[in-house]
Amino acid sequence: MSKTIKELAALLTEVSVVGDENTRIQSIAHDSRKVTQDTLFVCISGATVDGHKFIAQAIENGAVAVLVEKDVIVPKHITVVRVPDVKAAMHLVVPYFYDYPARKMRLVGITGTNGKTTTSYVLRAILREAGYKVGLIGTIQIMIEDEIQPIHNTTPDVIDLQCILADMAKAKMDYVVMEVSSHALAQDRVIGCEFDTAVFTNLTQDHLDYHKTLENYAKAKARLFDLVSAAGQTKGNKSAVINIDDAASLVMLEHTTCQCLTYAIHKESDLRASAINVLAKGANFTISGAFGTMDLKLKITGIFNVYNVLSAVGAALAEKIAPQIIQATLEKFTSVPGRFELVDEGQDFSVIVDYAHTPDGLENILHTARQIAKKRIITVFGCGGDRDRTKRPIMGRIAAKLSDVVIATSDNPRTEDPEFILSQVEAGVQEELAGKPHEKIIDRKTAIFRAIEIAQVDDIVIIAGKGHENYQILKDQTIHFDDKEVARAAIRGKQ
Ligand SMILES: CC(=O)N[C@H]1[C@@H](OP(=O)(O)OP(=O)(O)OC[C@H]2O[C@@H](n3ccc(=O)[nH]c3=O)[C@H](O)[C@@H]2O)O[C@H](CO)[C@@H](O)[C@@H]1O[C@H](C)C(=O)N[C@@H](C)C(=O)N[C@H](CCC(=O)O)C(=O)O
Ligand SMILES: Nc1ncnc2c1ncn2[C@@H]1O[C@H](COP(=O)(O)OP(=O)(O)OP(=O)(O)O)[C@@H](O)[C@H]1O
Ligand SMILES: N[C@H](CCC[C@H](N)C(=O)O)C(=O)O
Ligand SMILES: [Mg+2]
Repeated sequence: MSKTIKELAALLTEVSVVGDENTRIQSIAHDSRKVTQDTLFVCISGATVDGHKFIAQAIENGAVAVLVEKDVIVPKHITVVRVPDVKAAMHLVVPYFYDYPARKMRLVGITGTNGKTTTSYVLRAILREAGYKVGLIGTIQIMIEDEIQPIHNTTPDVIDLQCILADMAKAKMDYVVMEVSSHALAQDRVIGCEFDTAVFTNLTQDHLDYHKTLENYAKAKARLFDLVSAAGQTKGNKSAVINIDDAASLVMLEHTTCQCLTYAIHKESDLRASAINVLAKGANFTISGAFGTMDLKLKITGIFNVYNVLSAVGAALAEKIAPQIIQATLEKFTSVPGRFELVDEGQDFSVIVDYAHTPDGLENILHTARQIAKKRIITVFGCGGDRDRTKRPIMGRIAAKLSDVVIATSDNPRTEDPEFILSQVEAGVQEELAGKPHEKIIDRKTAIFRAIEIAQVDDIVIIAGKGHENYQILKDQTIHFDDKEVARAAIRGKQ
């Protein structure tokens, strides 16, 4: 990939170029730390810092041109592209630079508070079973078929996203399945993406620190449905797949003008699950729709996973995958890393690691645990720092109400004081505890060891909040931390 500044500037209306227009750039970056030789450095005035301040570092790392919206002083050999709005310019320039990779593959976007990662893994499995080459972008990692790359946000920023899509197009992916977070939609990270199928899982409380109200949060998610419905796109057959059991589906439907496939358990819908039987290690149910019916014996459990499977089936049907292929895949599908994942060292109690980090997520897994529990539920959980504080007491109440023993601990405290986060969680725990055993242990490893120490035959230990994460973000450092690893060590130590 390589373009001249002249080619890029031609895309912009209000632009002035000072310096050599024929300067050729090999990459684009908005983070000075990621700049390499012959890069165009894009200066973004961010919420925390101003990218224009990092021009010197960018030049030191190899930048040959800068895209700016302010006066800057640079050495003579650097080309300065000045525009009124850098973000708007970046949105035009970046997809062009990467040759609009999203037009070369079918793109499925999944949005919703919970269930995006799970749905994306199930859909990836179905599409692969159908013989397609599939790329995946989401919370856990990026995958180009089986090749894994790390990821920093659930949905990468515009530059990283277009770059990875270009790699996927080059590797001849037929499909890209991606999680589309509300932050990404609000920040236009998915500009340049032409979605073919868009999925809505659900909307419950999270991220109020960022969106302020649930209404704004819903509106951000609804942008995905504007995007999939947008006219004048290069590929045909656009669909929206929407969970109409969720009240916010009304907002998504308002923004949908393309073909729409609804799914639900409780309401009349295009795809409906019935005869649901939740078991300890799976779930049996029937899906009915225009295609006929599908009797399923799943290896993943919980009503929430019935919803996730419905959304993946909806997307697969929208993409015209045969029902027989869908059914064959679903019956083989075993798990998503860190989602209701059993840690089995042969102990006589169950240990489940799960990524529940929202009130609804926690409630769902604890209800599921209750449906299959023979004895007590011991819950270890916490809440992340620098994230929606209002969810902390709510999660505390849910944990106390639905567990027999609660051990409140730290999640990723980030820049916040772990004691303070825990005190906000505790406020909720105390309201619902009703005399049940409860401990507050700041250190997550000690908390997990404690839960496993007190577990008795047939109890279920739920370790919630961090799922697949293999790190813990503390004030001054990020350390290696893996709930499953710690749980395994605790179980072995007890045996
Ligand atoms: C609140 C939020 O979403 N912030 C995002 C936003 O940051 P920002 O506008 O504040 O940028 P900034 O930090 O002020 O930096 C301004 C500019 O200076 C540049 N810079 C900065 C430092 C430096 O040394 N050199 C340099 O060039 C930065 O690259 C940037 O271009 O733009 C940045 C670049 O795109 C993002 O990395 C950053 O995500 C931060 C890291 C984040 O934690 N976001 C979370 C909340 C998030 O996005 N989460 C969702 C998932 C949510 C879910 O589904 O549950 C996600 O998609 O991951
Ligand atoms: N459909 C669902 N409804 C409610 N809760 C769910 C659902 N699916 C999963 N969960 C719960 O939410 C957790 C996160 O699930 P998943 O990773 O699939 O969601 P996500 O939307 O990708 O989350 P993130 O916003 O972090 O990317 C799970 O571990 C489980 O506890
Ligand atoms: N995508 C979510 C992940 C939260 C995971 C939890 N472990 C935490 O750190 O709060 C977020 O960024 O809010
Ligand atoms: Mg996710």
